[in-house]
Amino acid sequence: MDYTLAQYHVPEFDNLAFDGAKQKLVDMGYPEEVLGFTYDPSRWIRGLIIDIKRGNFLKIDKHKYTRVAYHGSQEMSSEARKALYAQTFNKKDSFGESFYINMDTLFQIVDAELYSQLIDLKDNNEFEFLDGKTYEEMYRDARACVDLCHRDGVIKDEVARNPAKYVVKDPNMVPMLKQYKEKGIKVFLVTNSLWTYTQDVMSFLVDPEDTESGDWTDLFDLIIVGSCKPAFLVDPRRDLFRVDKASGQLTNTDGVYEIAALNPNGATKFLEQGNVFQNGNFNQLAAMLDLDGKAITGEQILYVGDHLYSDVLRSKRTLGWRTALIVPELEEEMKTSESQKETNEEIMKLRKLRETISVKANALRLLPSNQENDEQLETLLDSDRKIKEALVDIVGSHHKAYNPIWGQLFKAGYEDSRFAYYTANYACLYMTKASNLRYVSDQRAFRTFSNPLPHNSATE
Ligand SMILES: Nc1nc2c(ncn2[C@@H]2O[C@H](COP(=O)(O)O)[C@@H](O)[C@H]2O)c(=O)[nH]1
Ligand SMILES: [Mg+2]
Repeated sequence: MDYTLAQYHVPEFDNLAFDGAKQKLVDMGYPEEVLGFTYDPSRWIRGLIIDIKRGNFLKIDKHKYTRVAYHGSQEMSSEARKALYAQTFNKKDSFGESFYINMDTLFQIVDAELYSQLIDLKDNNEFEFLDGKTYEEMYRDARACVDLCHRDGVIKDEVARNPAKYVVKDPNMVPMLKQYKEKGIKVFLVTNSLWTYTQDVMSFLVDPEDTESGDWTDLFDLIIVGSCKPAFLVDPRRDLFRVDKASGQLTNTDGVYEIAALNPNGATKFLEQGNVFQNGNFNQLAAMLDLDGKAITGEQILYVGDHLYSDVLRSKRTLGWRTALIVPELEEEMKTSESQKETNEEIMKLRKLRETISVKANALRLLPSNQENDEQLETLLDSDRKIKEALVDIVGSHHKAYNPIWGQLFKAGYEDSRFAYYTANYACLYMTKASNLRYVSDQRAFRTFSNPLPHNSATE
């Protein structure tokens, strides 16, 4: 649901966690100065890696090469960046260690902003309390405080009081859901939010007149709240509880066994007793979707989510589900790409020119050295140096047009970014909002067109 069906107004929504966490940090003993931090989400993009051991933020490409690195809010020199993160065969960090945190969801922008300002506060001041903290401990404290804001009502009570201030109403969402339901396609909601919050947000997004009964839950065949993804997608032992919609009370179920015992039409009978559940796992979901007594295979499920790891990578890799990733950032990214079209063409032209020079210089180097060849080679290398210098400026301003610090979401240097790599590998589709599916009939086929490899350009 969150950041998939429900988009949030930023910075209003993020400020709830940011301000709440600041207060909690001060309550833990952090300096009062923390309360003066202000939230600036424009400094962050998804897909970064946080090195919490050293207080560094990294943008890596698909080969795990670190292209941009910041310590707190300070850019690291290329020497420092390369010394820590450049590839050294067999010594390169894999970024799999526990002190590397992947920023795979928009919720983590708050963590990054808070942690970055804490690093600056520690580095630029002499606070005894902060001197006694490592960068890793500070990250863990900030994380714990943000986490608590998601659980103790700091965020959710406020959203419940004033949903219009925090949740974006999307006029296409209900028609999109109805379109599939009317076609006989089973529509399910699996969210990590608990029932009360799901109810608060969904009943704001769906007007009572949108459904015959006035109840938003009718838009779904089944709803699973408090699902604890990614565990829901990998752990088959998690029990399923039925949620009473009026009271929120939970009752035990026997899940797949109960459905089997109720057969024939076990799933239908099971859902007739109530279609809202908590916890559970992928097997129980498949059993409940099995409404016509036919086994459901992974590729018959299209799962739409916003969390690069928990929603998309895990469901694709573990269960072979079809996946769609929601990337709201794509809207701005595409607008910038449009306005940067000419700059991009200029960059490509200059890069091709450098390649042509390389080919010619290579041919000259293979010839016997004499004055004429050497002079030609020197002229070529001189042009190459000038083009390289021009490229540094153009590429720099191109990068900043997207995000002044991190550049494009989908690119790191000339390579695909880590974010692009995971999107391309694990998302069958990606889109700015889930409601874009309103324009996609259930019969629409999406085809892949292969990415060219270097040898393909030789035959083009
Ligand atoms: N306890 C925490 N909950 C968190 C945190 N970040 C997000 N969330 C909550 O997860 C769900 C997202 O649900 P889904 O619909 O996207 O599956 C939502 O309720 C968030 O508040 C966190 O750091 N700690
Ligand atoms: Mg989500």
